[in-house]
Amino acid sequence: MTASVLVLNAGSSSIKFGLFETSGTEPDLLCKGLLDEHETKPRLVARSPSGETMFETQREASDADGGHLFADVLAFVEDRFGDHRLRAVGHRIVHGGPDYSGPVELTEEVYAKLAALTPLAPLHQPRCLAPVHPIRTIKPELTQIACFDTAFHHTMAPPANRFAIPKRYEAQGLRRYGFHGLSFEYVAVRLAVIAPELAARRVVIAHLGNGASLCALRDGRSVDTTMGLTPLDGLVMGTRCGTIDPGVLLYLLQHEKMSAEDLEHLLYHESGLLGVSGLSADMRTLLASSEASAREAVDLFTFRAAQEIAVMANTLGGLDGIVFTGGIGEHAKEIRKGIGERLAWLGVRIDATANGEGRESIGAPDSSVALFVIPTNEEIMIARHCAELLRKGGRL
Ligand SMILES: Nc1ncnc2c1ncn2[C@@H]1O[C@H](COP(=O)(O)OP(=O)(O)O)[C@@H](O)[C@H]1O
Ligand SMILES: CC(=O)OP(=O)(O)O
Ligand SMILES: [Mg+2]
Repeated sequence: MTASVLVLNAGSSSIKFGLFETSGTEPDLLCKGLLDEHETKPRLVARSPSGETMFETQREASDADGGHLFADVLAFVEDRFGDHRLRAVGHRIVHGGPDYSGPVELTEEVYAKLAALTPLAPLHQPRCLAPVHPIRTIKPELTQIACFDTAFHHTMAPPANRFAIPKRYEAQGLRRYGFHGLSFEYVAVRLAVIAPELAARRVVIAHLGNGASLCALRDGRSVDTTMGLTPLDGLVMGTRCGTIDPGVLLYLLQHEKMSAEDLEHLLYHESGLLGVSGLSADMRTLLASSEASAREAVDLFTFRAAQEIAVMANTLGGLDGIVFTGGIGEHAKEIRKGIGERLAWLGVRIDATANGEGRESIGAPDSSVALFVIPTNEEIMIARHCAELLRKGGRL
């Protein structure tokens, strides 16, 4: 009987899952899917690696106590892949705090520590942790593993991970952690395969999705990133503001008499592309719109992304390559073009044909910065981490 690992990737706008065969050296995808709990009727879709629908179910909203869809996934996996023994469930956990620089078994003790980090990632942490207890109830013997978005950035050192506030707060853990680490790690590893010389130099990875951040890589390791203590900092995002003058927050608290909860809601759910455009958080909608406010939102997005890439280049002391990834980075040629044009002063030249066709390498021959598009794969990165941890413990 071969072994498998089920991966759950809970992001701000979706919960993706993947089932991987883990007997070989590299996890092999058996099926993938989506658990859509944002809809009024929660929906589960499972597809084969080539994209054919294998299973689909929709529940009445009144049914959705959070456990049902996970039960459905486990039942589907057992039914269709019963010949692969399920060894573990691997979870993408957005915040690992100061303690976790690599994957760990998700015991009750670990769960409690991670749940306590919820204020530092209120949009994500509860969604990441939601499947743990329902799965434990259905399959108490099944190993569950936490893989962290923050772990890849543990190589980040002062001053890059520091805030300019009194030192006592740093001792309490108030520092820059950074996120999207599973995506950055996957892309860094893939870059080392397709362009090994570049991967050893000064590279910025732009993960542009519903959440968006940059990672400055030197020798394949994170030395700086745009997100900080929380996934609110840095770039303009779907509904998050990114970097903002802290004076704005003081003004809203003191003069608009906003409560902390209202402020949290404003910054996480009502800002970013949605707030600026007043139309949508979805880049596709904005690019297709003829409204001036949609263009303004897109313009601010590319302006801030280019600005922050220059900041990352400063940390690196120069720039040899940029890699685009995430839903927007992989698919929106207009955004790549807009960012490239703003960075022309750094020697960035995008090849219009290669960019239009969404090729892997999109730099023009005269570009002094190599330019790549690499689709991310957080799920396989989680599967690799789980397989490694299980193997170390002699459980695979
Ligand atoms: N073809 C496309 N053109 C432009 N934007 C796209 C395209 N496909 C996806 N996107 C954008 O990608 C974003 C979602 O990114 P994704 O990485 O899938 O999200 P998440 O952060 O939830 O994982 C949305 O803003 C969506 O509009
Ligand atoms: C950390 C983060 O912002 O994740 P996502 O892009 O899934 O929202
Ligand atoms: Mg994501």
